Parts: sequence; C-alpha cells; structure tokens
Amino acid sequence: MVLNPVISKLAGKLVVLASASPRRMEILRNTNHLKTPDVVIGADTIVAVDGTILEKPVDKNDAYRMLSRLSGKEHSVYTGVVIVLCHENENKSVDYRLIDFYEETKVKFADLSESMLWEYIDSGEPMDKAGGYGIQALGGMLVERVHGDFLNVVGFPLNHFCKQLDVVFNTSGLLLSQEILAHSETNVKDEHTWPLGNSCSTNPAAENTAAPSLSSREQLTEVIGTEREDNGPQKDDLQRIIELMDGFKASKALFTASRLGVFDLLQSRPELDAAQVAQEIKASVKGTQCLLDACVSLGLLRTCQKRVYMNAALAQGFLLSDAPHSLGGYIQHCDQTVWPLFTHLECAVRDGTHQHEKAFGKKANDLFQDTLYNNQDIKLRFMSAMHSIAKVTGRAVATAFDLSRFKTACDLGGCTGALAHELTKAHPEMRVTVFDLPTVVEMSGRFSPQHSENRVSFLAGDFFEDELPKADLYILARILHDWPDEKVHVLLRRIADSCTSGSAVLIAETMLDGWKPHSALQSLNMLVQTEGMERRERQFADLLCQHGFGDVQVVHTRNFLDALIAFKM
Ligand SMILES: O=c1[nH]cc([C@@H]2O[C@H](COP(=O)(O)OP(=O)(O)OP(=O)(O)O)[C@@H](O)[C@H]2O)c(=O)[nH]1
Repeated sequence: MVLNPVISKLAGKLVVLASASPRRMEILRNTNHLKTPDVVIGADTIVAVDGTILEKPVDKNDAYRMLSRLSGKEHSVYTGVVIVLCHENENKSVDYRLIDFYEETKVKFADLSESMLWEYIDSGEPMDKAGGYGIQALGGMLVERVHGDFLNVVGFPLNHFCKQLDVVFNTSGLLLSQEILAHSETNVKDEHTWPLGNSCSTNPAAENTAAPSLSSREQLTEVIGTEREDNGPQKDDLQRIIELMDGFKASKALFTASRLGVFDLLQSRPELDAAQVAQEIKASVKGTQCLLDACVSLGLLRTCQKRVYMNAALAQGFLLSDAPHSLGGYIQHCDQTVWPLFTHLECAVRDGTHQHEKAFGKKANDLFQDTLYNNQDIKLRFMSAMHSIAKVTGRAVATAFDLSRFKTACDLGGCTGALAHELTKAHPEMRVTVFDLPTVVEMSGRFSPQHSENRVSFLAGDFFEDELPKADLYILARILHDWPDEKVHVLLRRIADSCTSGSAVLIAETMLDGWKPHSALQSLNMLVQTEGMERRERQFADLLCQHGFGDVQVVHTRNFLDALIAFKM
C-alpha cells in the first residue's frame, strides 16, 4: 500500500490521546497542531512469550520474573490501537466510528546473566514498561534483534496508524460514512526468521508454540476490549454481526456489477444515471438502481445529488478490466467457481472433502484436469484469475527477500508467467522458467504483459511426473495449498533432488499465523475446492526440513500472500 499524506488530515481537529504513556505522547506529538474535537486514540502494549502475556511489572521481583522469562528468547510485542472518530449529528448527539487494529513486532533477547538482570532492574527503567524493558533506552542493551516496527515496541505503531488514517481519509471520501475493515491489509512487510538450528518437529505441541498468537491474540482482545455490564447487545457488536451476515450480499453485488461491466462502463462514461446504465448493460432500471446504490454503499461507486454515478478509487484501482492491478479475473472465478462450491460448505465441513461433484455435477478425481482444465472457457477464466492474483501480489513476493544471488529460477505451476515477469523486473540478472501443464502453457501467450528481455521462458510438463528444469531457486506460489501433505512431500522430494547446496525454495502462500480473516477464509476455500489446505509457517518449515531445507525465513507481505524462503543445506 502506498502511503499518502495523512497527518495533515488531523489538522484543525482535537485529538485526544487516551493514554498516560509519555512515549506515545512523544511519538504523536510531532504529528500536528490539533484543534477541533473529534478523534480519540487509545493504545495498549503487551508482551507475549510462550503463550503468556506480560504487562507492566508491579515491583522489582515481578520485573525479574519477566526479564528472566524473556532472556535468550524471541517474544512478540503487540500494540493494540483504537481510533474513535466522533461526529456530532444534526440531533446534536455524537455518532462515532471505531477503528481498531494491532501490530506485532518480534524481539529477540540475548542471554542475560543474573548480574546483568539486576543491574538493569536497579536502574528503575523496567517499572512502567510492558514486559519490563524499554527498548528505546537502557533496555536496548538486552535486545539482539527486532523484526517489525520498532516504534510498536516503544508503544505506538506510527506507520500502521498512518496507513489506517490513509484508508479513512484518503481512499474515498465516502468511507467516512461507512465502517472500515478493522484489520485492513497493507503492503508493509513483517519479517522474521525461525530460530537458528530450526529443527524438524512432528509434535503438535510444537505447532502451538509456533503460533503464540492464538492465546496472545485472544488475550490481547481481552486487554484492549472495554469491560461492560450486560445491558443487551451493544451497537457495535450488533453492527459487526450484521456486517458478517451481509458479507455474501456484498460479495455478490460486487461480482454482479463486475460481470455486467458496470465499472468499465462508468470509467469510459462517468456520470450516468441508473436508467442510462440500465440501458447500456441491458438490465432493468429498478434492478440497476438497487445494484448501483449497493455499490455506492460499499464504497465502490460514488454518486451526487443529481443521482449520477462514478467509479470510486477502489473500483479504479482494482475493478476495471484494464487496470494494472485488476482483480477482474479473480472476481469472475470467485463468482462462477468458488461461489457454487461455497454453497456446499456444510457438506465440506462434515465430510472434509471438496465439493466439485455436488456443485458442478462432475466427478473430480484429478482436481485440475477434471475441473478447471477440461473446458476451454473455465480454463481461461481460471488462468485469468491466477493472472490477476499474481499481478497484484507479484512485486511483494518478488521483493520479499534478497534474491540477487539466484541467477536461474523455476516457477512451478507459474501459469501465465505474471509472477515470473515481476521476478525478472525486480532482479535484472535473473532468468525464470515457468513450468506448467501443457494445456496451460499452450494458452499462456494470451496473457500480457510480454516478458522483459525474454528472460522468461515456458516449459510444459507435470511437476509430479516430469523432470524438473534445473534452477538455483524454485518458486511455489499458491501451489502447495492445493495438495495434502503426502503430495507435498512428493513434490518437495523432487525439488530437493534437483537442488544443490545453496539452492532455495520460495513459497508464496496465505499463511494461517496471526488470525487474519482472509487467511482463515482462504482455508475454507481450499477445503471446498481441493484436497489441500492453507498452512502455518511452522508446518511449512517442518515439511521443508524433512527434505533437507533449513534457514527458513518468512516475510508477511500483507498483500494476500506471505513469502517463505528455505535453503538446501
Ligand atoms: O520497549 C518498550 N516497551 C514498552 C514501553 C512502554 O510500556 C508502556 C506499556 O503500557 P501500556 O500500554 O499499559 O501504557 P501506559 O503507559 O500504562 O499508558 P495507558 O494510559 O495507555 O495505559 C507504554 O507506556 C510504552 O510506551 C516502552 O517505553 N518501551
């Protein structure tokens, strides 16, 4: 996400920092001269280690208990932030809108000797700090490395805060009158590495330790949630539930407007009224009016007093068929393939299997050959969906790690070559072979863009059967989630056999760590569609480790896909 100027939007407003923390005051002090009353900001910082929350120590012994627990280990620092936008309505009562988000930063402590611990505690610094240390001062001595936003550890994630303000103030003026997604996805990277000497683990307990965010996130919610008496449903809770219940209606309105060509039409001919749009898309005026108004309420279109309609920024960015980051192909796939499959979610949950036969009346023994690639139109639609996802995520994946040492890469299942193209753009020395099924390769030429300096080539083959092209780097973007562990092992074994020491595997998937709704819903998506699943970082690390890959590093690009690299030892 590109960050636009946002802090100036707070000018002339009274911003109340609902926090006693002098550090937060300091971080936000420079942001503006604030006058009129309407924004309240609250924040709370906690440290999570081994599934336990550490807040501020109550005395020196408590500080000792905390710091000795952190010694030699990596822990997470979470700051939860709530922004309340207040607005006096015409009845003189106050409407308010609540935006909440949190940021996680990982901090690794050195091994601390007893005398070091007590010297630090005696300095008095730990007492008013979450986890018992102040990274910005003497506590910095204790820290070996930090992955993520430093200011988040100090008590306020200023960058994420600005990104949220950007969504509120810059994305669309209309959004001010609507709810904003609480944990909006942004394009910053959260990086971290698995502990050195990353060992294989088949112990389910290891998975829990690898995902401390389960308990800490729940407890963080407790910490930042407001305690209240049971006075019946609260307005925000009710609103949230209704939003969730309405989710499918919103999706279908978006799919339908996209399918009927509403966004392309209003781009070439802005300011049409409902009757004019209805005529162009060959639909009823009544239905078109409802659809256009729904799109306005969702922030996809804008309107004005004359009741004519225009594309909002979101539509221009993602919904035009020729936008550089068009999600049009993916939207059509969601509408025509994913939607029918999801109507059988209950069966999928009961049986633990995909639902192709129920949704489309056809047996699907081989997921790709029997469902997606056995009909030319469906194949093109699927390729177009993969193409649009790869275009939107490609740059974030291609630049997640320093790949300068790799001169040759092979994108296994690389479909239209969109990610390969981003890789060659980001790495001028790199040549990329896209390896995919013959039926895909024969159609890949239809997809623009044409590849830079011919450093992308296509090779037809089946990665479960045929010899893999030699490469320094193997890329698996949205591939492993299609398959159960047994098949993943087959593929990783084949890749490992083609690798030499120092070669690497780069995996781009939505990882389940962190309780992001998109990832968890994507996991349901894999359930209804495939025999595969979404996985956690630790699961990938374990799978790779069994094939001789180690030194696993993960970057959360927060752009649909997370990226993981592992090196052949
Ligand atoms: O490295 C650092 N880690 C944490 C801090 C400071 O610790 C406190 C965290 O406590 P909390 O979120 O409860 O905030 P309070 O100070 O109690 O203010 P509230 O009134 O908002 O509860 C916070 O001050 C961090 O800045 C640090 O300084 N360095």
